[in-house]
Amino acid sequence: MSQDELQTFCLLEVERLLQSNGKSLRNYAGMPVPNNSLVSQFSNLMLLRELQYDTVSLSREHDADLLKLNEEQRVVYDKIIDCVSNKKDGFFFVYGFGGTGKTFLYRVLSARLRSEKKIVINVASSGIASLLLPGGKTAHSMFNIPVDLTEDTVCRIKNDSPKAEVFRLADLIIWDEAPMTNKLAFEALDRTLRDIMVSVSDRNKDLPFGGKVVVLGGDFR
Ligand SMILES: Nc1ncnc2c1ncn2[C@@H]1O[C@H](COP(=O)(O)OP(=O)(O)OP(=O)(O)O)[C@@H](O)[C@H]1O
Repeated sequence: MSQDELQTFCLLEVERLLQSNGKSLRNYAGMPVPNNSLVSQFSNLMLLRELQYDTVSLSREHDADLLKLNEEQRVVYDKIIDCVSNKKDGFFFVYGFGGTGKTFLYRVLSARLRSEKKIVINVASSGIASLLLPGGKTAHSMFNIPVDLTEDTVCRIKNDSPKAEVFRLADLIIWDEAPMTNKLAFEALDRTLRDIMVSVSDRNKDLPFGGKVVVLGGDFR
């Protein structure tokens, strides 16, 4: 977190305490007030968490693990990083038997992007696999996917919600164990992200997953 962000965060905490007692920082001459352009970020706790990673240790972890990637992992890594860094949309299937190094690759990708203050959404179809992903959650919980799915289902995420804001800003979505999930769940997420991303650019409504870079991983055989 930068000094500016840290100051805004502290001032917001003080402002919250004061407001609960009917006062505000503005009542005290000479007191700084939170930087308005940063306030909306801090009212979104999910976003705050995504931006709070220790960039220095992640960068160190990334640099060490990058050297360990085998040839195949490196090809996939380069393609995905190229898409994210150059703001291109991209949709990838990363497949391989269990133990072939998919999770290792996701960790290196996440460390690289988070060390650059980019947002990576890591999910897996099962709770157990989600625990292996850094900052991972189950797909159903992260994307609010309804249990009963039809051809028209959308995820229960309002366009103006904090979660939608995080997805709007997300640079990469990794979904592990994808073959375990009903295809209707991916279609629901696809519709939802197109809807959320249309406020960024109208062309996103015609792009898979609203133009997000998405990686679906697992053993597809
Ligand atoms: N390039 C690498 N260098 C060093 N260790 C690696 C590398 N790739 C994978 N590993 C190690 O190999 C083991 C298996 O890799 P990993 O868990 O990433 O496979 P996986 O394809 O995700 O398996 P599963 O689908 O069963 O979750 C792990 O201990 C991981 O740390």
